[in-house]
Amino acid sequence: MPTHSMLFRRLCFSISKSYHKPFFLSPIFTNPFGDSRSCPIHPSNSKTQRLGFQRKVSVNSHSFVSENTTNSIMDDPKTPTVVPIPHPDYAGRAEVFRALEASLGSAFSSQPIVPAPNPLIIVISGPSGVGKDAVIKRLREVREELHFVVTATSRAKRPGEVDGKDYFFMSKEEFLSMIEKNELLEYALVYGDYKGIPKQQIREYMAKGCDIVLRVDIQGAATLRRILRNSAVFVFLVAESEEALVKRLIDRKTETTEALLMRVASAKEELKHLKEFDYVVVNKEGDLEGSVKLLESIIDAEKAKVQQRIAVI
Ligand SMILES: Nc1ncnc2c1ncn2[C@@H]1O[C@H](COP(=O)(O)OP(=O)(O)OP(=O)(O)O)[C@@H](O)[C@H]1O
Repeated sequence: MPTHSMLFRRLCFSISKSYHKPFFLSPIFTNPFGDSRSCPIHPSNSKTQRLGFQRKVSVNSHSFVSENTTNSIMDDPKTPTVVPIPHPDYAGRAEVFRALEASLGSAFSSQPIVPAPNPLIIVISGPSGVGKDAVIKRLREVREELHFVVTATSRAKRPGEVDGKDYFFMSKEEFLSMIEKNELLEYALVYGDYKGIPKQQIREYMAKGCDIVLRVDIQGAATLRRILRNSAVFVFLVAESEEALVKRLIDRKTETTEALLMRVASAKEELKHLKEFDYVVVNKEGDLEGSVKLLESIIDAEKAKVQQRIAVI
């Protein structure tokens, strides 16, 4: 098992050996293991030694003394030039930069160290009335670069709805033809009307490098999980309590009493699916902003992952 100081010696040796030229140590390049006696900057078989060019290096004292005992290697055209590295206190950044490049014998690349993150698919789901639309509406405002998938539906357009914005409206025959051609990522028959996610739209935006947001009900999320597995990120939106959820639905005043009862009953069942998701966001009463912030943090964290999700639609 090599000790730290042995490893440091090896590192110094390999640097000076691989570039076949004397290596001036910067005062900042000190032995991190505090072993000043053991760093063979100039191994005995090096060209410098053979030419009698000896440099006394005192790493810890930060003094660097060069002594040319015979002819300078600068005089030998075949010998690479010695590149002293000036200390940043006494030289400009560009000069130190160039000296470092020259000492290493290679240029520093300006290419990004890490490639751009993969486009992400974010599936947002949760019980009816929890605030999916409200959260997505706000997210759309703060994250314009995200693409929010427009669902295709066979239901008739309601007053005020815009084709291509609220939904892609189409006839039942057209929808069935899309199913036939396998053009939908997921679809469902909801109260006699079809609703589905067109694959082409996702492909198109992912090809542009966009992240994709899908809003689906719990059954839709379960289907997408089976299809996409871990290639997408699944976020479950919940209210802080059942009570808060029910009050929110009542206050929305969009449901008949029967529909309200049905939604409340299924919400209880739907909460059991929480464990199938990657993240949970508690959309607290009066704190829509906090929910959106957390959602943004989830997206940012996913984009920073070393092992990126790779979604193929
Ligand atoms: N954090 C919050 N605090 C207070 N009210 C909220 C909050 N989030 C959403 N709401 C309100 O709750 C109601 C239900 O929200 P929304 O319609 O977005 O739910 P949803 O999950 O999309 O429902 P559905 O699945 O039935 O379409 C709306 O009136 C909305 O304005």
